[in-house]
Amino acid sequence: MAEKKVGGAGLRGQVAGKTALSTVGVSGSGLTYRGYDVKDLAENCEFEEVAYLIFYGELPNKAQLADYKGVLKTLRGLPQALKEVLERIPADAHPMDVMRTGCSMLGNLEGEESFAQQQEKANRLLAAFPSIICYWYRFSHDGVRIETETDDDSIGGHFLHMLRDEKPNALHEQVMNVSLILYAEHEFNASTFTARVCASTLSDLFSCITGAIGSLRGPLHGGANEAAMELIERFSSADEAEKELLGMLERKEKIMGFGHAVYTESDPRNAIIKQWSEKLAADVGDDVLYPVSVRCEEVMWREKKLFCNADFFHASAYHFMGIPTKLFTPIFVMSRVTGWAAHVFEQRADNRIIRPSAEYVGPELRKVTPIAER
Ligand SMILES: CC(=O)SCCNC(=O)CCNC(=O)[C@H](O)C(C)(C)COP(=O)(O)OP(=O)(O)OC[C@H]1O[C@@H](n2cnc3c(N)ncnc32)[C@H](O)[C@@H]1OP(=O)(O)O
Ligand SMILES: O=C([O-])CC(=O)C(=O)O
Repeated sequence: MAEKKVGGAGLRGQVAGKTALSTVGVSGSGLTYRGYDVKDLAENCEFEEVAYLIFYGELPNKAQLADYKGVLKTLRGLPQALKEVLERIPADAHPMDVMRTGCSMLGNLEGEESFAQQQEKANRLLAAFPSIICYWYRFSHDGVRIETETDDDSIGGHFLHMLRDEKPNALHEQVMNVSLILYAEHEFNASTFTARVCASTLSDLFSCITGAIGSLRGPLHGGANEAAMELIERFSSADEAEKELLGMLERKEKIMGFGHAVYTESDPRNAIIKQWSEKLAADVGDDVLYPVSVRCEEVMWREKKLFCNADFFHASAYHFMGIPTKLFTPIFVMSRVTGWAAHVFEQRADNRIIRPSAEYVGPELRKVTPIAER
């Protein structure tokens, strides 16, 4: 890829605050959460351990992890008023709008009355998001009111269980676990920055997270995993993918799931999720979608030196697990709520309202013409 333009549009490369949560692209490609390489975490931890690390600063020991998972399990139920709201959202609504409304409604019912409650409220959202999306999805698509208080050990397992009415197999639960780890935190990305700007006004956690969901929804950010799926499922072979992709590049179309605002050589999350996508492809006997994805990766690098970001191979991985495409970005929310909330806490701990300046490019000073004369 060409050198990143620093400054100017999109505030690229500008330092907009401090964080002890993560580093992105420090060596050109790395990602660390509180000093741990994301690869190390994805190989050796459960998502709940990583959530604990992000919130509390250190990895938990066995007893701390068991306690934390126990707490989260007790927070999976949804209040009746929230269920009623979810039941009124139509089946053709965008699931990210459901997440946004679900978060906002929970804020009305169980709002953050003081910052002393911030961790408790973050845990509540972490535990409730899978319930919110699955309750709405299953009611609006299958006409059933699901039980959200399951005894599943993990957040990923809880989500898959509610979605399909059966306990997931070990491979699927493990992939969910890895995926949630990869998406958990990413420094000052657009949605996290949204959350921090909101926090800087001393607003409540539910408002910060609701705003962040809105930012994540766009196809240039979290929405890219769905957009990538829509792209790859159009092709029936790797050769067809190559031909079509070359046409898209010639027409200067954006290819979702490629490129990054910070990384210049590769997104370290890609190699990890790609490996799992390959395993899942073998598991389901796929010989189209995975080879199509690999060819897209090769063509984009060869033609444009653009690499897959975290979203691209998530598309095929989720698809192989039978997850509906429209639920891809809500899974990102189920994970990133950890990073968002931790950034809100950081902002609050050392706050000054975020209020940059604009370069004025409008008309010179002028006089109002009375309305009758205009
Ligand atoms: C988890 C995440 O949120 S990861 C990001 C998910 N988003 C996507 O996958 C959407 C597709 N990708 C993009 O739109 C961009 O790469 C972004 C938004 C991620 C980063 O944007 P920027 O930092 O502005 O991109 P960057 O400065 O690297 O762009 C350089 C050039 O490559 C082009 N380019 C960048 N990404 C792509 C792409 N995916 N497809 C085609 N061209 C691209 C840009 O248009 C730009 O061309 P130009 O100089 O002729 O205008
Ligand atoms: O950092 C970014 O700009 C986008 C991203 O990859 C993320 O939020 O995970």
